[in-house]
Amino acid sequence: MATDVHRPVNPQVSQVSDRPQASETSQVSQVTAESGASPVPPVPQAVRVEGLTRSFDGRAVIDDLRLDVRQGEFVALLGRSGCGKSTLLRILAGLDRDIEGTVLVPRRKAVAFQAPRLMPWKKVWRNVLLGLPGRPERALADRALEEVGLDHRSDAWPKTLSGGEAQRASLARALVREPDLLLLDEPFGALDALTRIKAQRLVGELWRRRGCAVLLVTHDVEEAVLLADRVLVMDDGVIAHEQRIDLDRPRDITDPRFAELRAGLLARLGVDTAAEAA
Ligand SMILES: Nc1ncnc2c1ncn2[C@@H]1O[C@H](COP(=O)(O)OP(=O)(O)OP(=O)(O)O)[C@@H](O)[C@H]1O
Repeated sequence: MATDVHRPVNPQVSQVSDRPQASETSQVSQVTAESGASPVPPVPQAVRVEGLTRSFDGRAVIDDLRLDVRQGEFVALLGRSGCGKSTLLRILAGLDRDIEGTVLVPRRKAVAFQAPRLMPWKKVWRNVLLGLPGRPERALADRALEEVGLDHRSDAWPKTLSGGEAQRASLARALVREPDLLLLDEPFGALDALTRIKAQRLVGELWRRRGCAVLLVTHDVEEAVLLADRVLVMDDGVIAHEQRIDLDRPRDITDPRFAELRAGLLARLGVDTAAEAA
């Protein structure tokens, strides 16, 4: 079922503040911008975004955007280059607060980028624990590394890892935070085709095991259809289209329905698959 999503009429915004909620204080942190408006009620969703606008140099890259992600839902975000996908992800991660609008996200969230961003002077296990509060035990890192099949490289230096291993270390660093929301920005973009397939499978398994919500930014339509419950297409600063992926898992890319969903999304992105077949 395909749905076109329209913008809300009344954005409720003006300034930004951090306001944890009473009943979901441990779960949800709120970045909101309201003056005199009543607080947004607690949400069962992992993510609720309303009236979100982000401008650079007077140009709104995100323009009155609305987005909901259910707890445990896997959502993929597509869109042409420069349409604002990474900007949205950074806002959800709390890395950019110069916004208008309301953003509700779980407090426990983690992000992994295309570049693994490992500190070269710290061994892999120390990288995994980087930024955690207190003095976390090494066993925590080793468990997360085991989950991504990298416990045997726990004592290695980042520069000795392959691209796929470094990306798995980056995933372990995200998992060790026990996220309710995992934000992935093109995490497989720099991997070769085979490693990419393995990494996609790993993320699918981790999602099933952990039950966290995932928002995956990707350019790869096939990857989106393979992994997501729902695929969103961003355009003109909003979520312009959404497509539920009602295929059983594990998904079969040779299934005609898979090809149909892929073609439909590619068409939304302005790619004619008839030309592909010719
Ligand atoms: N810090 C910034 N200062 C000025 N402009 C910015 C900044 N960050 C992003 N932009 C602009 O906002 C727009 C959206 O960028 P963003 O990185 O979110 O796009 P994207 O959809 O993730 O692109 P890609 O798919 O190529 O990674 C671009 O035009 C970009 O130049």
